[in-house]
Amino acid sequence: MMPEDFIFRQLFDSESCTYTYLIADGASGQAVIIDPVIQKVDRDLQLVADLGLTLIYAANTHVHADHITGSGKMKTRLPGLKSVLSEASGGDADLFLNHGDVLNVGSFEIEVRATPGHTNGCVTYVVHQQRLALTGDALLVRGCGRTDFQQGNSARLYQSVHEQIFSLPDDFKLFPAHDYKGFTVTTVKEEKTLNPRLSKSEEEFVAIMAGLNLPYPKMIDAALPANLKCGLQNLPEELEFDE
Ligand SMILES: N[C@@H](CCC(=O)N[C@@H](CSS)C(=O)NCC(=O)O)C(=O)O
Ligand SMILES: [Fe+2]
Repeated sequence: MMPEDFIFRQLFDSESCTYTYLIADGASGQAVIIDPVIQKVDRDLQLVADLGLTLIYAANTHVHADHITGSGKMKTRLPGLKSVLSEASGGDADLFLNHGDVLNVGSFEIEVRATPGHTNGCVTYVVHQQRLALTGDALLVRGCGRTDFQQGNSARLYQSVHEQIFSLPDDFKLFPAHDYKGFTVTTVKEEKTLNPRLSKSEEEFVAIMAGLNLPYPKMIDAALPANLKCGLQNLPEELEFDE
């Protein structure tokens, strides 16, 4: 694939501080959206239409606890669109992923790497041809996902990041699923050296994570049951829609 055929858009939801990514092969028009937010479905599908793309996959990096996925709502708008989630996540999807699987979108490949620890089912999507990876909540810019719910496990997260993300070449760009500080992108080298949690030893990391004491996400009670059903069931009244 020629570089000019690669389309990449980073979209933001300021309510949940979630990044959604649209990745497409401009030559074939095939596209995948990763971690869409239900309140932003109109915006995202308008962009897909404006760019003349055909969305074939709506994928999530994990079952989110802080917002409801837009993948189910998108499926009701676009017949043929397939929802995608890791098998280990335990949620519903049309296509289940395992470590080492490859998603083909036009002429580019997205490698799936299991990166559990924030949740059991977290995956990182790697586009080797473009030297980038989408890390979900496993790795945030200068941070990482919390490990205090959804089968979170700090030692497991540390090993996932070191073995599956920090093993990528130093110049690979890393794009997270959330940012709370104004960052948009980082690199493997930056995070290996500057991440205040993950640049430490595993023992220090586990101690840091045990001391975070973060408040629970305000949407968690609604988000988890809805996201296990692809954002199509158990929706709070204000987010219900006609299927
Ligand atoms: N205040 C937010 C929730 C913030 C939060 O807990 N974020 C998660 C990612 S979403 S599961 C996280 O892992 N944060 C790590 C950190 O160090 O902040 C809300 O109420 O929604
Ligand atoms: Fe999360």
